[in-house]
Amino acid sequence: MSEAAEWKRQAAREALSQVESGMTLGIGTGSTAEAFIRLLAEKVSAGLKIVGVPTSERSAALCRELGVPLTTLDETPELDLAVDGADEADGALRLIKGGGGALLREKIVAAAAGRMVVIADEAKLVETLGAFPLPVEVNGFGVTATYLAVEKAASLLGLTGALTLRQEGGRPFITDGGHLIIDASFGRIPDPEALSIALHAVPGVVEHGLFIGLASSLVLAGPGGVRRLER
Ligand SMILES: O=C[C@H](O)[C@H](O)[C@H](O)COP(=O)(O)O
Repeated sequence: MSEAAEWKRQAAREALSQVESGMTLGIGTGSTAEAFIRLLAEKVSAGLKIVGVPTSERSAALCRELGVPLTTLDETPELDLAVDGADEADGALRLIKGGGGALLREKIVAAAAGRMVVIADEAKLVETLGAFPLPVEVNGFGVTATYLAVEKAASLLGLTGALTLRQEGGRPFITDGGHLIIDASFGRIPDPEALSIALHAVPGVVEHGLFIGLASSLVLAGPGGVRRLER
């Protein structure tokens, strides 16, 4: 196992220590969330009683394969805990998510959870968000108009940079919700709250990857061990 994979596992193990029998869980997406699902499945087969709401078809498939019991957010609209990865996090526990395209369901699930624990390797902690391109999920209708409106909304905040329609296999990437993703390389985002409001005001934007006020705890693993930041 690579060092990075081992750190993801360590962060996942720390998050798992917060899971108790009887809990309802939001289950994240991505390679770090996958490490969590694998450890969770071991505990479930050893008798842990939980039920999870997956944040993507990909995580749902892995949970089914490993025997992690699932429900839907409609059946269980209030969750005890959500555990998920992140593409970037700052010291105020603001995040960029959506590198894997799951940001919409991830945000809905995080908002429905009493607590959100974010698991990541140390390299994801940044001073200022934005080195990672911000995923913006958009409706397919009028995507060029939405693209221009996103560009304008960002430029009014002094943010410029390339906006690219995410591709996969030579075609536009389609999210689990049937939408498209524009990856916005703004560089440093000094005021994520203002950008969040500006993007939500653009018709055609379904959701964006800035997670603000959602993470309660950030578990970071790296060469120096595992540590937690709390909000
Ligand atoms: O859409 C994907 C999610 O937001 C992931 O949690 C995020 O991209 C981090 O993924 P990873 O753990 O693979 O770095």
